[in-house]
Amino acid sequence: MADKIKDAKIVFVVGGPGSGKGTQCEKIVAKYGYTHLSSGDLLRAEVASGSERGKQLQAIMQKGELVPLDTVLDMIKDAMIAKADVSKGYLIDGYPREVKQGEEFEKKIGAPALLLYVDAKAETMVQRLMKRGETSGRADDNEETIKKRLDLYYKATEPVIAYYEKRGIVRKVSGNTD
Ligand SMILES: Nc1nc2c(ncn2[C@@H]2O[C@H](COP(=O)(O)OP(=O)(O)OP(=O)(O)O)[C@@H](O)[C@H]2O)c(=O)[nH]1
Ligand SMILES: O=c1ccn([C@@H]2O[C@H](COP(=O)(O)OP(=O)(O)O)[C@@H](O)[C@H]2O)c(=O)[nH]1
Ligand SMILES: [Mg+2]
Repeated sequence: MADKIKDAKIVFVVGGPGSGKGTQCEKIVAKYGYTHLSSGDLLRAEVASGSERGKQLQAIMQKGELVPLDTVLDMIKDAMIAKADVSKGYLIDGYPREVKQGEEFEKKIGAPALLLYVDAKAETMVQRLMKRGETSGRADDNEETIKKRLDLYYKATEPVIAYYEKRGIVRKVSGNTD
């Protein structure tokens, strides 16, 4: 089954919480027709299903921590395979969160052609998420968890950008559309 996605074009989309990854991905989908897979959305779908695994995930996400690497990787892989026949390429949004996740993805699935780095100031990210929290219903859009997500982003995820920069495949885009 994994053969189906062996030669797929893969784009990682990385940026801080609320940087605008999802918003930028929607624009790319509208223009290029890639398949958009948000790791966070896949996890939230599992939470919404009410499964036992979903309950465990909910607790981790509510705290702004990272769920186990294999859980996310399996979900992304399944979602990629499900779309293999119709997909021109994949935007993997919000992944990898740490260098190890990227390495595992490459071992199990394949190498990314590009990493899109969605750049925004910390202040902008916090403001947007606080605003989104008024209506999103997301358990992690609150002041305390936003701070933790931001800290973890700078600690664990920024090194991912440096890692792929050495390979020359990073494209930085502004997370501002206005
Ligand atoms: N003013 C403004 N708001 C934006 C822009 N891009 C995104 N937003 C808002 O900022 C919030 C976060 O944007 P998302 O696209 O969900 O960001 P994300 O990086 O996917 O964030 P997570 O869902 O937390 O992963 C949303 O409420 C968007 O509507 C922008 O260019 N300008
Ligand atoms: O590969 C991933 C992607 C997401 N998450 C969890 O899902 C939450 C929400 O992720 P999302 O990408 O939706 O939002 P962001 O943190 O970028 O605002 C994160 O805080 C993590 O707890 C994770 O653990 N691993
Ligand atoms: Mg998102």
